[in-house]
Amino acid sequence: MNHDRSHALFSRAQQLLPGGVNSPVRAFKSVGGEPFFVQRADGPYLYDVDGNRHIDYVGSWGPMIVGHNHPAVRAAVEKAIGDGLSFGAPCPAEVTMAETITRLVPSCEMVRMVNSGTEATLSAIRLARGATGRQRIVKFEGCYHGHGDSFLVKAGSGMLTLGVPTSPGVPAGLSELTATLSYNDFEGATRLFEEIGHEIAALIIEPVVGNANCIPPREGYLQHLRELCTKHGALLIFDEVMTGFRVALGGAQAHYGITPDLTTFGKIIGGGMPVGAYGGRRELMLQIAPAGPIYQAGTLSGNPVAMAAGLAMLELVQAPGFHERLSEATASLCEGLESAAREAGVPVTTNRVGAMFGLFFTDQKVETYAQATACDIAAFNRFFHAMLERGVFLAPSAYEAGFLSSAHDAAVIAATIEAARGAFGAV
Ligand SMILES: Cc1ncc(COP(=O)(O)O)c(CN[C@@H](CN)CCC(=O)O)c1O
Repeated sequence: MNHDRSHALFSRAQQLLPGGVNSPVRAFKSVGGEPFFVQRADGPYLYDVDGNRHIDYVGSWGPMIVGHNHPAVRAAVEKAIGDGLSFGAPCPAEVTMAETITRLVPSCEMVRMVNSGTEATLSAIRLARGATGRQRIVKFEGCYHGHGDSFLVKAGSGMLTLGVPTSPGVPAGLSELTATLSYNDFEGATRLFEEIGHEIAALIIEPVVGNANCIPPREGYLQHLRELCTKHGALLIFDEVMTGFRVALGGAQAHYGITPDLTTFGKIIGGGMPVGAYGGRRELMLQIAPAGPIYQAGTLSGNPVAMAAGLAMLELVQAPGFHERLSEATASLCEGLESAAREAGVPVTTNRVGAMFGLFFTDQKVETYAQATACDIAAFNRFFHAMLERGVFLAPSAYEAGFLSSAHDAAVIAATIEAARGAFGAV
């Protein structure tokens, strides 16, 4: 594949943008090499500036669940643009979006629109702290909730797993308020709540981990966390920025039958435009300004063009059988990849929930972050480039999930598996 134009663009970009990108994972740092620059996207494909076509399993990191450039989404955006780009005043589409989210996710009696998943999660924990009068939050190793200071934390030493910053610029005093647990560890969660449960404002979790590759919850784990939060008066926050409207129409909470106190959203509800949201029980959400004292705001929150894109996509995902078909296609892809790996004698396992999946270079079923980090990352990186050369774009990191769309039809999946047969041979 020729990448001359991408290379030239990346050279220019690196002079003006830190790392040459506007979000770190796009820079290919963990897989090596240079990113390609996209000219346009359509259906399951990205077309780069050198004319190469890529079958896309990143899907803009989750939003593009109906494929790129879907005619219905494009038409809705084109119509909205005709009425203006931003009003700085309420518009009907914001009400329709709130009605749609609260109808599809009944645990959300009220919602607030924001502009990214990060804004949604940092607003949700501010609400939890304000509503409970408590300061500590609990997160999980390997879960990512955006770049808010309270989340850029890892377990420190010491019994209470109190946090230390993972990034310069994050105050140690704030990090200490974030405790970190191991995902799928029942006893660890019980122990922490027995020790400091009365101080915990909220526990925030990706109900299906999508930021340490794809790791589903063990049977009963989410229910265990629900019971611990209820018992100790902490709020349970499901970060469904990635899983929302993807693993099921009602998100992971519908798929697993768990009712969180607050939920955060992003990605799909924007239809590819910058949108996030958080929502939950009425008595909690009524504490958000201007209804209540907990402040949160945003110039472009509820932007009419973004609402139009999101509403068009949410309409499409409500088609009868949409998620069932996507889950079947994801199963077909994962089974094909495992079969191709076996033929090549490469130890590989996959995880999947709905239309998100993960590929692990190991012979073990991966259920924990520690198991994910013990996989053969170098083998993944070689596989990533071998697939890229064969026209398949996987997430450029062994610690990211993959995403299918309704545009990935049987022929596209068959082509992916065929490419994998060759790529596993190159691992
Ligand atoms: C579960 C979850 N919660 C919050 C976020 C943050 O959303 P944004 O601020 O990037 O819109 C994300 C963002 N996901 C990453 C992909 N691992 C976005 C890709 C990127 O950072 O460029 C998320 O997955």
